[in-house]
Amino acid sequence: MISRIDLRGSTSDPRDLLPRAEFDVEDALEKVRPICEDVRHRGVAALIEITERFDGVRLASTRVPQQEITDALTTLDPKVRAALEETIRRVRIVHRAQRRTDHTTQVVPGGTVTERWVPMDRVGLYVPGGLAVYPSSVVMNVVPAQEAGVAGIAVTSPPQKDFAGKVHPAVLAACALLGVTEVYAVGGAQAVAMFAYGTEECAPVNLVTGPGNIYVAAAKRLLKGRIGIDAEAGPTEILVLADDTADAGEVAADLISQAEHDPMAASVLVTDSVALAEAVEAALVEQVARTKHRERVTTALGGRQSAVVLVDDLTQGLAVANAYAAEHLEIQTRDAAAVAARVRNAGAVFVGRYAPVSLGDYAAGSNHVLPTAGCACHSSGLSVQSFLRGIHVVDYSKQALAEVAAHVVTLADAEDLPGHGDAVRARFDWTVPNT
Ligand SMILES: NC(=O)c1ccc[n+]([C@@H]2O[C@H](COP(=O)([O-])OP(=O)(O)OC[C@H]3O[C@@H](n4cnc5c(N)ncnc54)[C@H](O)[C@@H]3O)[C@@H](O)[C@H]2O)c1
Ligand SMILES: N[C@H](CO)Cc1c[nH]c[nH+]1
Ligand SMILES: [Zn+2]
Repeated sequence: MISRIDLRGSTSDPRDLLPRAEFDVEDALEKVRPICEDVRHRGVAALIEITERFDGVRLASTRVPQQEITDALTTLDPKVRAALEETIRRVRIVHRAQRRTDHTTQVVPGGTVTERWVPMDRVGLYVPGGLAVYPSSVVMNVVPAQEAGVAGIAVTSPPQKDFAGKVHPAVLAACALLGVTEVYAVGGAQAVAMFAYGTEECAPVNLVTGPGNIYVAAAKRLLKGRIGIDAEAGPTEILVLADDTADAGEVAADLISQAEHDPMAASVLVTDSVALAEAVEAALVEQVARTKHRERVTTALGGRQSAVVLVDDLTQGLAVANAYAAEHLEIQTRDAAAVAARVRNAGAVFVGRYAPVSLGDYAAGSNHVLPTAGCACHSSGLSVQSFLRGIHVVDYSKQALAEVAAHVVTLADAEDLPGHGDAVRARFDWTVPNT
């Protein structure tokens, strides 16, 4: 069911030995390029055709009518509504604390640099909806954008064949709860292209955020530059670092919880305990047999991207976890908080047995839109910061400029850019000497 990799005694770079998917974002780029080009040139007509091909739905319009959004909230199961409201409350608390304040530094008397934090004007938020439905991802995208102060928020999600070709009502209801009124029924790479290039029905955006499958992640990589993106939040990953104190049944359940997202999801256990490895393997067999999404869980666990990895000790285990840079890293060891403090690379870290990834997926208050495929070594999860730009505002008096003018001229000359120096000298009747 799940393969084993034995790294005990290995001195090689763990990056060369760790499990990763056979088909990655780089491979998917060639598949999504023609889709994005088609949307760029033919707009809504292309979206309608591509949606019919990949989602089996013939759209009349890509924009979801306001009435449909309002109706979705009216018919939402009250228990789901209460759970969503609690998630929104917790996620808002955490993200409100991430707000930035402008800061002015006086460099010299009369010379200041202010860092102003300015929200994006208009953003496009992707909410996945191929194999599962993700009202929780509406919350994880929208709340940080709102807390950042973004004025123009558009959401898109794939139309559902089983729901009369409409966006899933729970996704629409989550939009309604958050006051989002601009929603599109488009998924996949074509949705990212719609946001990037704009169409007759959707104005282009400055930034696209949100999780999605490999095609969504590839389109974000392809169109980055034209639009800003958050991290590449592709097929889900979990790495559990565990010792002999971990509960095998709980570890197996956590590995399955993320494998059920996608046949391409990755579930990895890293442990220094052979007994735990064997117990988790046995628990997986038993639990997979009764899990609802058995087929895709089995594919995910059996794929090249998933494995049980044996290490000599926790120090090697941490080296492996840091090299892998998992989207989700669970620490199920003695003194888990101390081990967690040594983690350098992960999208989010979950400490001890009472912080399973599922908690973070829905209701910890943390964000579940996180970097995958090793991107956690250079990127962060979605946050208020993702929706802001820091702008330096430089304000110097004549005296303050005069004090540093000679240095500016010297450096300009050293770079053989004397026009730069002249721009300063001109302000002082050319009295500042060249160097
Ligand atoms: N990293 C994160 O933060 C995070 C969070 C939540 C979910 N996820 C991931 O999001 C993904 C959701 O995937 P999903 O498939 O359920 O929904 P999705 O919305 O990401 O993708 C569905 C869309 O993919 C397109 N598509 C399907 N097959 C295609 C093909 N062969 N070529 C081109 N396009 C195709 C379709 O147009 C469809 O609308 C999962 O991989 C899950 O693990 C990641
Ligand atoms: N585990 C996903 C992040 O990779 C988020 C999610 C949403 N719903 C359930 N899980
Ligand atoms: Zn999940």
